[in-house]
Amino acid sequence: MWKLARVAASSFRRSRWFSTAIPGPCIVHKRGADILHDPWFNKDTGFPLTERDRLGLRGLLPPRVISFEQQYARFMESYGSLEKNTQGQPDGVVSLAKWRILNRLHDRNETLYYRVLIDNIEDFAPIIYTPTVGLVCQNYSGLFRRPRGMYFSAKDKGEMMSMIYNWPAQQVDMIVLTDGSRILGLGDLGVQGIGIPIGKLDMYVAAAGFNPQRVLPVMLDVGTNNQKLLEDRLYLGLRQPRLEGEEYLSIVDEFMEAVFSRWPKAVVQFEDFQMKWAFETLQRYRKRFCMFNDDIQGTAGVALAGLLGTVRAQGRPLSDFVNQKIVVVGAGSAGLGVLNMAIQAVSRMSGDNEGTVKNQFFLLDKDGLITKERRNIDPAAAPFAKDLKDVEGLREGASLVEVVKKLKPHVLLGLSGVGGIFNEEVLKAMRESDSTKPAIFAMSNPTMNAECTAADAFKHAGENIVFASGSPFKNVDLGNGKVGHVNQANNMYLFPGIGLGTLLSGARFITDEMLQAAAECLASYITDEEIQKGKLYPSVSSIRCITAEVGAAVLRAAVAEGLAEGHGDVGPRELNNMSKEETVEYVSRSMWFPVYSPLVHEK
Ligand SMILES: NC(=O)C1=CN([C@@H]2O[C@H](COP(=O)(O)OP(=O)(O)OC[C@H]3O[C@@H](n4cnc5c(N)ncnc54)[C@H](O)[C@@H]3O)[C@@H](O)[C@H]2O)C=CC1
Ligand SMILES: CC(=O)C(=O)O
Ligand SMILES: [Mg+2]
Repeated sequence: MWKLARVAASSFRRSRWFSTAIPGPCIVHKRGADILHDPWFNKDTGFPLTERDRLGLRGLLPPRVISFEQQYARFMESYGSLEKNTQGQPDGVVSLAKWRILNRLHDRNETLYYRVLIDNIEDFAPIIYTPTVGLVCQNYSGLFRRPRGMYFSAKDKGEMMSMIYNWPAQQVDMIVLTDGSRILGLGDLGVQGIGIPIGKLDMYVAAAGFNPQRVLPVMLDVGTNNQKLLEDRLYLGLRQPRLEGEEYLSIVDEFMEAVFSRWPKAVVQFEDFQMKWAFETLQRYRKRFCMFNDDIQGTAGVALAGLLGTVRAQGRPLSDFVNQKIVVVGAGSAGLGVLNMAIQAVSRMSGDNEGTVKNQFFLLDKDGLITKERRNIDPAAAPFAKDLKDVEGLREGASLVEVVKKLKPHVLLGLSGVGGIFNEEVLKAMRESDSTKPAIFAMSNPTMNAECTAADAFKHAGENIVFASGSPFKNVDLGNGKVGHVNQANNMYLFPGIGLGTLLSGARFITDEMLQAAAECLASYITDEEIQKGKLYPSVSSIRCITAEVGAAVLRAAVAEGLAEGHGDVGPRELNNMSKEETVEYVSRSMWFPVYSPLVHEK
C-alpha cells in the first residue's frame, strides 16, 4: 500500500507538466445538491469554502476542505488496500473489484477519476479497457447501477432526431458507437457491449485529452442473437433477434442523420460491429460523415507499424518489407483491414501494382488457408485468396500448422478471436522461420482469446522472437537475466490520435492518407535501440505524447489534402502555416487536463 501511494504521489507530480497554471472558470447551470450529484462538476470534499457559499453548498458537505492532492492520495491508498485484500483471489474477481472501485469514482467525480487514470494509465488501462472491459460486458446486466452514454434501440425508429437532444451536453466532439454484435473475441453481447464505447472513450480522455463533457458512448440495440442473453431474466436489452438487411441499415442511417444534424462537427468511431456490417457501414458512411471503423482501420495502422518494426528488428531496411512472408490468421474485419493496409504500403514501397504484391501475404480463416478453390468465399476475402500454383505443396483449407511448416513465414499474425490456436506445434514450427527474428502477433482480445500466451510463444518458438499481443501480458523471464519483451499491439495506440487529429483539422471525412499518416507516425516513434530490445511499440505510459504526435500527423495529412476547415478559433490558414513541431505543440495544448476549475453559476 505504501509503495503504491509513493508511486502515485510521484506520478502526480510528473503529470503536472500538462496542467495549465491557473485553470479557467467553468460555467455551471445548477446549484446545491444537484452539483454534488453531477460527476462533471463534483469536487466532493474539495469545494473551497467560498465556492460552497457561491453555489449553495454550505452545510451539504463536512466542514473540512480536502485538497485535490489529498483526495488523489486517499483514492490510491484505497486502491492499494483493495489490491492487498484481494491477493490470492481468482483473477476475474480481483479485476472486477478493481473495475468497481474505479467505476464508482467515475460515477462520482470525473476530474479525480481522469486524473488517476492519466497518471496510472499503464496499471489502469487493463481494468477500464481490455481485458477487464470484456468481463464487464459479459456481466453488464448484473453490474448495472447507473446509465452512462445513450441507448438507441430498434423501438426508437422515427424518434432519434428528437432523442438526440436528450443528451445534456451542448457540444459533443467524439462518439464511439457499437451494436454489440462482436464484442472483442466474445461474440454477440447485445446491449451489454456498451462497456466497449465507454472504455474506448475513457482512453480518448486519458490519451487524447478529449473533454469528458464532450464525449458520448452509444449503444445501438437492434436485438441480439445470443440465446443465453435472450433467456437471461436480468438482460437489459431488447429481447428480440437482431434486425437484418434494410431494417438494420435504416436504424443506423437514422442515428447518423440525428447525430450530425445536432453536432455537425462530431467524429464517430464504429466499434465492434460484426464483419458484414463493419465493412458495409464503412463504405456507406465514410464519404458522407466524419467517421471511421476502428477495428478495420485503427487496427490496421497499429499492425502495420508493428510489421515495419519487425523488419527493423531483423536489421533490414524498411524496403525489405516487400520480401516478408506474412501469415494472417483470421479473415474478419480486423484481419482484412490489416491486409488491405499492408498491401497498400507494399505497393507504395515497391511501386508495384497491388496484384503482384499480394504474393507475400497468406490468409486463413476457420476453414484453413483461403485459396481460389474456396466455395462461397466472402467477397471481402476474395482478393486475398491464393492461386494454388503459388502455394505449391499446400491445398485449399490447409491447416495452420501445415501452412507454417511449408511457408516458414517471417510473421504469424492472429486476429481470429480464438484462444490458443497458436499451439505448441504451430509455435515450434515457427523456429524454422526464414526470418532471423520471427515475429508472433497474438492480437485477439481479451486475454483468454489471445492466439497464444507470451510465455508459450517464447518457450516454444524460441527466445529470438519478437512478440506482441492485443491484451497485456507481463514480460517473460527467460533466465540468466534475459527478458522476453511483450508488446501490446492494440489499436489504442492510434484511435485517440485519429479522433483528435481529425477533430482539430475540422475535416469532414477521414481519408486513407490521414490513416496512413497515423500508422507511419507510430512506426517511426520507436528508436533502433528500442527495436533491438524487442520493442515494437512505445510504453503505454507515454500514450499522451504518442497521441499528440499521431494527432499532429493526421491533422497535417488533412491540411495537405486541402480538407482542413479548422476548429474553434484556429482556421485553415493558421493550420496551413504551422510547422510540424508547432502542430504537435498545438495538438498537445488542445488536450483537456483534469484540474478543479472554479465553478461559476449561470442561470
Ligand atoms: N489488438 C487489436 O487492436 C484488435 C484486436 N481485435 C481482435 O481480433 C479478433 C477478431 O476480430 P474481427 O476480425 O473483428 O472478428 P471477425 O469475427 O470479423 O473475424 C474472425 C475471423 O477469424 C476466423 N476464425 C475463426 N476461427 C478460426 C480458426 N480456428 N482458425 C483461423 N481463423 C479462424 C473467422 O473465420 C473470421 O474470419 C477479436 O478477438 C478482436 O478482439 C480486433 C480489433 C483490434
Ligand atoms: C481492441 C479492439 O478494438 C478489439 O479487440 O476489438
Ligand atoms: Mg474493437
